[in-house]
Amino acid sequence: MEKFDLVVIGAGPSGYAAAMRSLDFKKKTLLIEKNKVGGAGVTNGALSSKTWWELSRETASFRKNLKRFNLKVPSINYKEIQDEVASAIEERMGMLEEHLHMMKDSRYTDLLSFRKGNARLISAHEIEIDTGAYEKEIVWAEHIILATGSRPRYLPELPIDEKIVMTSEGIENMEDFPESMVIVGAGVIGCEYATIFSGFGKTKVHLIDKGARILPFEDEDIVRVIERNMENNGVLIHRNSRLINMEIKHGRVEYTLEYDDGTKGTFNVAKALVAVGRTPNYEELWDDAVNISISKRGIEDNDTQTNITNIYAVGDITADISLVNVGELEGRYAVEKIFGDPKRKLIYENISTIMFLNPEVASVGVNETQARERGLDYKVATLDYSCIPRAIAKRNTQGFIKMLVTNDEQMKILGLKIIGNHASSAIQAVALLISMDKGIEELAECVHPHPSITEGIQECVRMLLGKSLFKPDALKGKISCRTSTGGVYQDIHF
Ligand SMILES: Cc1cc2nc3c(=O)[nH]c(=O)nc-3n(C[C@H](O)[C@H](O)[C@H](O)COP(=O)(O)OP(=O)(O)OC[C@H]3O[C@@H](n4cnc5c(N)ncnc54)[C@H](O)[C@@H]3O)c2cc1C
Ligand SMILES: NC(=O)c1ccc[n+]([C@@H]2O[C@H](COP(=O)([O-])OP(=O)(O)OC[C@H]3O[C@@H](n4cnc5c(N)ncnc54)[C@H](O)[C@@H]3O)[C@@H](O)[C@H]2O)c1
Repeated sequence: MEKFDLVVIGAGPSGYAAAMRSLDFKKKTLLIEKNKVGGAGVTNGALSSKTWWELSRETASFRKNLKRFNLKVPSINYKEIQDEVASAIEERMGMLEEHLHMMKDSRYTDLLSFRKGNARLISAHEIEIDTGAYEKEIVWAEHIILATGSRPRYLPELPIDEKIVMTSEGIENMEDFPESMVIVGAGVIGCEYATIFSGFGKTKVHLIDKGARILPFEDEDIVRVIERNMENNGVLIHRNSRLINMEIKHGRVEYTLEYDDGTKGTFNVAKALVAVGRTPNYEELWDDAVNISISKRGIEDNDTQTNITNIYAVGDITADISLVNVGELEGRYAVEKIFGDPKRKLIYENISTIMFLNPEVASVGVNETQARERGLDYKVATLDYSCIPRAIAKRNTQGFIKMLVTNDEQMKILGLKIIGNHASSAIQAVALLISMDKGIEELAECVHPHPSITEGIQECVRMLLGKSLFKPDALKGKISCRTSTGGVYQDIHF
């Protein structure tokens, strides 16, 4: 039986990162993947959906500026767009696979092995691999990392066939733009696909929301902008509605909603997308004898370690945040914990996220909704994009920056939120400050490039320090600087 220092199960972003980090410690490592290298980080997930989003955004922007080119609305070629997405997937997956392959001819040749197959723990140190060959292979590992990710959560009452009623696994395989589509679940995936399909301008999108507004975890002022843009783009948002029936009839989807006031409505559309969360992949991953503790949300790990001391869990299979950057962070950290001596526990406070909507929303740290849930008092500065020269030059000043700091002398950064063009490229400096547990002075003194969106962040900081270029008293509605105590705002006067 072949022996390894570390066996990693799953070659999505978390497992791939873990295996590569293990080589830095010169450990004999085996990476096992049953399907596609890159996992949901590449296919039917992060990269593929972001390629659709980029292409949709390009299309929408081109359509908006047709006058500039003296053009009438041209037709749009679905197959060409779908092929472009396929090329992006192939490019990234090819790169990850080639990198693995090239390892064989490098100084890592004796350290890294890769197997294509379904892995299962038959004891705390033995892994059985089903490669499709007549006999299953069994290997021995000193340490094991589970990185088997997640899959879309199914609602058993819905007729999901991945052709007419789809999840994120099937949505990218359609033959053409559907004339209409209902999306069940107004969370991140649902809202991103609503943005993508409404942006191409070929699909009437319906979005079903249990509550009064989409993106229930997000701040109200952010959601207002996103909802307004969606509705201006023709999206029908069913608010306060409960899906009580969905059927496939004559190749189309018929669904019935019950609203909070007891009324009902029935609708007919070409396709449906179900995006109601994800489920961790752990079924049949270990024999009963192994007995890893798990809850419905996933493995409840202790700083990546499971209740079995030599077995670790990282990425979407765990019960915390499901993101590519978090999975990679956890994968690398687990290896450092196994073979090294990390100086501190994993922290999640400075995780940056982007929601690919119209416009994009970038965040780091806590938002106001979370701050209030935690009973925190804070200072908050907001600045409209119309005050930022780069946004004016872009000819699109829709958006704003919002910075939350502690309500004390130190003014440590609690969180930053930017909604608008270039939002994602502007938050990194703040993420670093949060992880260093720093106050805001550093940002006030830094010389930012001009014109850039980050100048808006600097202006927020200067507002909080009472030395801004624009004064909140004079530009009401565009900028503000307030305290929030017990959920009540009060303007700060210097
Ligand atoms: C539509 C969509 C859009 C997303 N967009 C973003 C985004 O913009 N930004 C972001 O940060 N995140 C995004 N995510 C989330 C992100 O894709 C996941 O958080 C990330 O892929 C998790 O990585 P992972 O390695 O833990 O799991 P996965 O990517 O799910 O990989 C797990 C791998 O393990 C393999 N596997 C499972 N069981 C076994 C077994 N028994 N034996 C061998 N192999 C096995 C699977 O085949 C898979 O390849 C998105 C997800 C979706 C679905
Ligand atoms: N840009 C990004 O970073 C990005 C993009 C896509 C996905 N992701 C990751 O993937 C994860 C999964 O995304 P998701 O959108 O599936 O989950 P989610 O948790 O963001 O949203 C699920 C939504 O479905 C709703 N819902 C649940 N049950 C329902 C029901 N029976 N009927 C109607 N609505 C129902 C919930 O209220 C919620 O709004 C995210 O949490 C995120 O971590 C990240």
